[in-house]
Amino acid sequence: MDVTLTGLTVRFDSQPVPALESVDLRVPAGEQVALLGASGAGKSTLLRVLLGGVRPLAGEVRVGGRDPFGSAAGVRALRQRSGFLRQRDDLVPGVSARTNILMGQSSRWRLGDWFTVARGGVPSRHTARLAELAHRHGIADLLDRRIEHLSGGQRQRVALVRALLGGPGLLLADEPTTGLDPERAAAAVADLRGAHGVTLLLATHDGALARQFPRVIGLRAGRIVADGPPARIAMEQLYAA
Ligand SMILES: Nc1ncnc2c1ncn2[C@@H]1O[C@H](COP(=O)(O)OP(=O)(O)OP(=O)(O)O)[C@@H](O)[C@H]1O
Repeated sequence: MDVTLTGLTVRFDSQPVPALESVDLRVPAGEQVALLGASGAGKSTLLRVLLGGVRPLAGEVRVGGRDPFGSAAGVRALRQRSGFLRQRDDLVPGVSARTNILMGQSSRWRLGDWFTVARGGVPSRHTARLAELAHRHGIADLLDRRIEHLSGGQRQRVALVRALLGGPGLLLADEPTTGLDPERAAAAVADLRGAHGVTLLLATHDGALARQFPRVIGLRAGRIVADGPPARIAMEQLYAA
């Protein structure tokens, strides 16, 4: 899904200055982009707008040609076609990695699917894709493990497979490598970038991670101050707090 923002301005009630101001951005379908900026630059706010979670003060938002604020049904449809990875994953303890992954699709289930999952099974509509994604992202051997018995990097991969299971057109990742060491963080980004064909927007304050992307968008104090391949961008000015 492509993303177009025109004159996007967001201002939270309690804040004297806008979190985002006059942001114009176009990301074609399938492109992979890093949003780079220091803490408070507006990265999370931008991602939340794309899912209809924060209403803009002004401007136009289109995701896959749709206005995320158009109608409640429109927002639901958009969220079903989008995957979101948060700073800290929200995987559920006490159940297996497999159940965690499947639960991401529960809004689409019929009663029979719930029974299948409750018995530890996989609804037939998810069998092939779950097996393929688990294999591609190296968690095929971990699916039976309880989530609290996995390492940070393994959890991150489980969260990624959960986000990809429904075949999203858009993947939003908000500092998904928080808490991982640099090597694991690089591997996690490589994993994310392996989701070909999905539009990917990853928010980070880490210049080294942003460098792994073909396009970097620099945010400072709610404005886009750079946009292009990493070699052409003065990265250190963007993530220095
Ligand atoms: N719910 C909210 N209510 C009020 N102000 C908010 C809210 N969410 C974000 N802000 C403010 O909006 C600005 C942008 O915040 P945002 O979380 O988008 O930044 P960020 O670049 O994602 O930062 P970080 O890297 O720390 O997550 C900040 O000044 C922040 O304090």
